[in-house]
Amino acid sequence: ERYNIFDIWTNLFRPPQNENEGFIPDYNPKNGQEYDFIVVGAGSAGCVVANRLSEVPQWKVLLLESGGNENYFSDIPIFAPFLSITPMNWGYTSEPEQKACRDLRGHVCYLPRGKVLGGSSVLNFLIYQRGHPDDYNDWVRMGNDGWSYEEVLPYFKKSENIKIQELKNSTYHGLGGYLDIDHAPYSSSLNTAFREAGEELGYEWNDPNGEKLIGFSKPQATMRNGKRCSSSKAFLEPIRFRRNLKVSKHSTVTRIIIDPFTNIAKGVEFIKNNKRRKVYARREVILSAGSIGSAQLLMLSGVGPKEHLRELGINNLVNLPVGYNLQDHVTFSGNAFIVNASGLCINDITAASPSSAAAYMMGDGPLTIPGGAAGLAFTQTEFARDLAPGRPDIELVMGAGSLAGDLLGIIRSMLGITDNWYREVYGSLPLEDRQRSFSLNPILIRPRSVGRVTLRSSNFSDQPKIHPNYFEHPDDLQAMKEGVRFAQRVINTNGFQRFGTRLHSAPFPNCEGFLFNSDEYWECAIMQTSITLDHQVGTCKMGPKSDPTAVVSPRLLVHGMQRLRVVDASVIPRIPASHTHAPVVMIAEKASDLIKEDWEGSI
Ligand SMILES: Cc1cc2nc3c(=O)[nH]c(=O)nc-3n(C[C@H](O)[C@H](O)[C@H](O)COP(=O)(O)OP(=O)(O)OC[C@H]3O[C@@H](n4cnc5c(N)ncnc54)[C@H](O)[C@@H]3O)c2cc1C
Repeated sequence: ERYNIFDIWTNLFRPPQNENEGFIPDYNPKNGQEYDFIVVGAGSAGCVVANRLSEVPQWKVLLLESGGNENYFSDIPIFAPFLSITPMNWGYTSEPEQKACRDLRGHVCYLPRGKVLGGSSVLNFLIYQRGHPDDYNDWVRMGNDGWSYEEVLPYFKKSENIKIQELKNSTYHGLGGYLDIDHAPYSSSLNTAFREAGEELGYEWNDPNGEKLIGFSKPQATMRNGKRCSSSKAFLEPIRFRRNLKVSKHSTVTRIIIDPFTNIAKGVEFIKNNKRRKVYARREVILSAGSIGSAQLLMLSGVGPKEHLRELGINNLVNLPVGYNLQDHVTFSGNAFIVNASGLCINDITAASPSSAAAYMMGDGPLTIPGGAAGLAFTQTEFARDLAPGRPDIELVMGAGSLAGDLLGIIRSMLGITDNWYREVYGSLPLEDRQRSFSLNPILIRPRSVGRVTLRSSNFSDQPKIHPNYFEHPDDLQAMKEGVRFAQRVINTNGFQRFGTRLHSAPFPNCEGFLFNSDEYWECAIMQTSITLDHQVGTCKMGPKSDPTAVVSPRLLVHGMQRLRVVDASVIPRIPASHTHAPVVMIAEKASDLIKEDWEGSI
């Protein structure tokens, strides 16, 4: 292991908070080296798997990650959107969509994914949500034995170290795990208004990871002392000197080495420092490269849809529906609500002020707001026809600021919103109002539309083609519109009207032909600017062998292959009504136990 100058430089500014933190040494695997397990990708899932497998001292584990270190800025919760315009993002974009992202730069959706130790848990907005118990019971109904809520709850709790005082005795939360969960220490009157609004509308102020999901709450976040607690900080840093775990950074895997006669995964080929190397696994190769990365690697290695691979000249070893079943959560975040008092909302000028920086040093202040999200609400609309009462189909995220307050253009860059669009919609708004604005963003958490990932070519460096197909199912657009109306009901409560809260009403470009605030207007606005919440899942779907749409078994082994597993967001068969980091960490915890069970006799 060695520290290079760049490592030392970035870590100079990120002093460890305790002995569990500290930067991870880089290992340089030699060509031809053998390990027991090779884990591809140090993201939300990969960090957990590498930690849990290397608990067995006899097992040699190699973790390969394409990106490098986190840094001081990636730890600052409110700066999350900023990270998507750095090299920590793989920088994927969708193919042009019919019903979404029509007004965004290049008419495509921006799909950030983490390329850094910690993966997308470093880019994400820190929100910790698990979804509804029946989301997991549905997985069992799809043939995935062992994944019921009752069976996965212990794995959510295993990784968790709940820091929220009133939840420490809750049967739904865990204490002493690697992953710190906390509220942001900062609140403003906006939080009070949100709570009051919920109560006025008949919703409970609740623990959304507890007994009931529907309700209003302050976001629970992957946070330690007001800073981001990524998967890497939580699961890798405390074990960075474990002798049987090697972490190789800046190592991009381009292919899985598979014996074409036996379909046994033998190892992987990767590039580091411009050199191509091969490393071998005595027991298993585990793909934790994420919903895009794992699907891409499988297909490039000959595991995927026969016809598609044949068109690209790739020898097909197993015909499997890799890349299908892409599901995601889309959100409508273009609206700004203006209040008549200062000190409630956060914009980029408040965030960049010396007083905010000083408060952050003490683990407090507005910079600790997770990705700018100050409140969450879950509700069920009339379009949730297939859902039992208590299962929401719309989530509302209250942003402490809004797109209108994005004076420096950082949020615009992340979302792909053009400067022209910003000028047309918010240009007429006085500067003071832009700074006194916040957002209420509805999220479609039970989407019916399904997309697909395909290869662009047989070359790893060509970005895969991603077709999310947002709003392809007509109910999705209707449910999202209900989300916009729900936000309006929240604003019309006394809680918010105390501050004279109003919706900014300049029409969105290309929707001026519709009467502002009519149903048709919102349908148009949603299709012009909706963006992803970056929850892509499902491209290597988990299901029994009898399911023709499944890629991996309920034990996460790739069907028709040997010694090859996928452990990440891609195995999720149906997206839960939840932000996806917590479910992925749970999957990785459970997968680690499945792997240990499978190799029990031969440790
Ligand atoms: C901007 C953003 C905001 C989000 N906000 C939230 C939120 O607030 N709450 C929440 O719960 N979820 C959120 N999510 C989603 C959540 O973070 C992801 O669902 C989760 O991190 C996915 O975990 P994963 O392990 O499947 O993939 P990732 O965490 O993306 O990990 C994959 C890893 O594999 C590496 N990799 C990929 N290909 C290769 C290769 N060929 N060779 C070597 N390494 C490779 C990547 O660099 C990456 O480190 C957000 C995501 C993003 C991008």
